[in-house]
Amino acid sequence: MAAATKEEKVIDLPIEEDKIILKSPALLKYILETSCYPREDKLLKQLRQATVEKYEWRSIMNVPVDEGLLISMLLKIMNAKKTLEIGVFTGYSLLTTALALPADGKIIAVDPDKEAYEVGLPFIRKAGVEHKIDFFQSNALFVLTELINDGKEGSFDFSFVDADKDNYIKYHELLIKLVKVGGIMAYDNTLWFGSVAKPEEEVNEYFRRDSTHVKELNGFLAADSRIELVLVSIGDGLTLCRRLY
Ligand SMILES: C[S@@+](CC[C@H](N)C(=O)[O-])C[C@H]1O[C@@H](n2cnc3c(N)ncnc32)[C@H](O)[C@@H]1O
Repeated sequence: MAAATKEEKVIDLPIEEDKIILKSPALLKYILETSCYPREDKLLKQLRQATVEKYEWRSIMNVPVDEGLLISMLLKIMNAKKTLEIGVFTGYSLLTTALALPADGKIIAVDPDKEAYEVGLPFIRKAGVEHKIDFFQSNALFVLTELINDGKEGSFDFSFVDADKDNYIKYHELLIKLVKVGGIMAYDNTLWFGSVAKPEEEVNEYFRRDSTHVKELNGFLAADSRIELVLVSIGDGLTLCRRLY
């Protein structure tokens, strides 16, 4: 397997170190360079680099490489075919999903920010997976409600939410109807840069509001008997919920 190039190290590491919850830079570097970068799809790598070039520090919003690899493997283990993507940005997790689904797989992807989606679109096209994606430039609460009104309950295998934290509980109430029994609802950033474990007054002001929302979500999900769940300490925290009934 090829080692990560010098150029990748320069672009990747500052971004990944900020985002990933694992606080040992040496161990993180080891994981990324030994296992993740050599296995990252080349178009995903190009999408991530294009995102860094356009959005600089805001490129931190792309899911990190190790989390992308986990999502990809999970989708394949599940034989997922129909998924929902809430919060697209430039589409790192979207392209990850599109690459993992079979040729007739379908993704409903929602984000009000079409400009960011268009940054990733050339890489989605190059990968030959655009036909799997229906992009809605919209608010996800609206699109999910419409899907329910259109009778699409229980028809999705997987959903990935990486968007406005104050609406995650509302998304959950809609997704638990749309995702089939046995399917997975995944919520990103459930450790919110580690802030969830700090007393409120120690949380940086920038993170404080959403830290409260994420803590509410974590408590809500833990008490929800309709799901089985695991909070995976990868990236910024990824909670996987399996619908039980
Ligand atoms: C962290 S980024 C998503 C990153 C993406 N998953 C990736 O891996 O590249 C969050 C995105 O959520 C979008 N967003 C915010 N509010 C939203 C809403 N109400 N409905 C859908 N998307 C929303 C933002 O526009 C932003 O692009």
